[in-house]
Amino acid sequence: MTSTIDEFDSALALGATGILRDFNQAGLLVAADVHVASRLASMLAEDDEKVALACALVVRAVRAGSVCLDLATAREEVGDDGVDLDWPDPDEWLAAVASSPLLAAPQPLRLEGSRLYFDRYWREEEQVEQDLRRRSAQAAPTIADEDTLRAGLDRLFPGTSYDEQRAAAETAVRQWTTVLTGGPGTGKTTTVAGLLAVLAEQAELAGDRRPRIALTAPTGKAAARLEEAVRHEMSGRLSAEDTARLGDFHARTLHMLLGRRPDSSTRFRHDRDNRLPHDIVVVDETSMVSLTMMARLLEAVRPDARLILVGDPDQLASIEAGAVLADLVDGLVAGGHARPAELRTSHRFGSEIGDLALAVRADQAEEVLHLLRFGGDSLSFVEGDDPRDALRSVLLPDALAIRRAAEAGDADAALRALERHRLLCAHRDGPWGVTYWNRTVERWITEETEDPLWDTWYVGRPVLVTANDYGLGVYNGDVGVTIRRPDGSLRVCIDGSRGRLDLAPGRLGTVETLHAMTIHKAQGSQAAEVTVLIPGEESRLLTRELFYTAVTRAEKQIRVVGNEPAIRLALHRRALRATGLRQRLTT
Ligand SMILES: Nc1ncnc2c1ncn2[C@@H]1O[C@H](COP(=O)(O)OP(=O)(O)OP(=O)(O)O)[C@@H](O)[C@H]1O
Repeated sequence: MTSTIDEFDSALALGATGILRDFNQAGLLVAADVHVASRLASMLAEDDEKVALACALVVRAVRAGSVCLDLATAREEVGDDGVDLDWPDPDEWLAAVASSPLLAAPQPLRLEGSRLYFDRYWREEEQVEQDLRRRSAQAAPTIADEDTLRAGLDRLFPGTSYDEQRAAAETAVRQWTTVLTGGPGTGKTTTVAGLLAVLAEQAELAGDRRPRIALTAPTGKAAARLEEAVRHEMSGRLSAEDTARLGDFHARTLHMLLGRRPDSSTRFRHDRDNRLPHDIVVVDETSMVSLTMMARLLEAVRPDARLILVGDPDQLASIEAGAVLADLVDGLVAGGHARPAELRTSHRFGSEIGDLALAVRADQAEEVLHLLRFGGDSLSFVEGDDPRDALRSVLLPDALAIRRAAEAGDADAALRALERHRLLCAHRDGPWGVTYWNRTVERWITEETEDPLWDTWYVGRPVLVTANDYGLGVYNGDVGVTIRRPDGSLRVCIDGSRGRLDLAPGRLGTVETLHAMTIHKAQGSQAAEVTVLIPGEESRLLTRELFYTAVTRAEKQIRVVGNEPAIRLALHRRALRATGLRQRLTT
């Protein structure tokens, strides 16, 4: 094995020995996994290399978004990439870990059944479980008047087309914690708006003050969309009386709602000792919420406040560790802690995209391929090994339209052109990654305009903000365009979650060029037209959740670029994360 080792490979831990070295050289562990495990083992005088291996594999699991490693199934989960490795016998392995000093005070590792955790995630999972159990153990919320409730539900969700939403709203009225799930266009926002009106009416009947409502989402973009959608529903469907009962509100990111603290990025102003004042907390895009954020939210929400977690559990999970929404959907219901509130029927016009999303979700490969090839004008499939020509005719006109508007200083037109279309990639780097496509589009612009685009900031450069800057008021997920002012200077117009901002390029810290973006970063946002590049079969990111998330970013048109075998593989392969929350809530 050692003869093919590249000693300059930064993933190699050169000091590693024994079983850790074998796993590292086989590519199953990177250097950081080995170093963390070796250091912990030496600090706590653990000399059993099986335990160090388990620890390194937990580091690896957390890197990939899992919360823990199940020792009983680790071998199947991790796979061996065809290399013959000396995997410990599961029973012996578990026994060695269970008696390890790594599990004694100060307990860097925790064992729960056969699941091995770092202490932090174990405690967060335990806290989420306990807080949810406490919420569900309370007496159900009181209904001020059953007849008015029935009349309110019928008024806000009239007729058979609202049956599903009426039932979901009624379920939510009768419990403290609700997970409201549904795919794109299934009426989640409509349900939330109606539910809030029903709850406000009940509060009025009970003689309570108007309920304080928090609307929140993990990103600024998703929060802005939620606010816009709820306002739209209120102005379109709710009576003046219902709207007046709700009062005014603004959606905020979870970080803003909980109140960031200058001294900590994981602790907030609102916590168990300083609860949020709200009576109703609605969280949209809950699939993007990590275990850590869910722990912080649950400790901050008052036990007698309603918590409505809205999302689509078939989407990719949070970038950070955990798969909280999927765990809650199963765990809360199976454990008898909450009744399900699921919406299944899509109400959006142009249901071709909805049909495709359903077929992707159900792993119906023939249907997916049929829809992509013959499904109608909103769907298209670009097959073949080299999509550059096909994509040039899609991407370049938009890039040039953005540039023309930006040259003319017309920020509105430039931002409109930017919102029309998104190119989504699975990977950041590599042949079909974001970096490649950003450069390719820039090269095409140069070919058309003869402008070499040497500067980082050029007229018409579209950007994606990738970190919150509270001072500037720009948030992760905000997008903008570089505009030329009449005096020749460049400004970046950001379509921020809190309105339009006009900033000097140098003031913006972490931004990326946005001719293309990753599917992960596109979560929580949509565009009229979406082109998604499905990576080759060798890509480890290729999963059903990735494909589904990409498809559901499109409002009117989706173009899938890839080949049939990769699509079939994507449909079969799940982005499974090891977590224990579902089991904890169930048992
Ligand atoms: N029962 C219904 N009958 C007819 N139209 C409906 C119904 N419910 C919702 N709609 C309409 O369907 C569209 C999608 O609804 P809504 O925005 O509530 O869905 P959503 O699940 O929140 O969507 P998203 O995918 O954006 O999260 C809206 O135009 C809404 O007005």
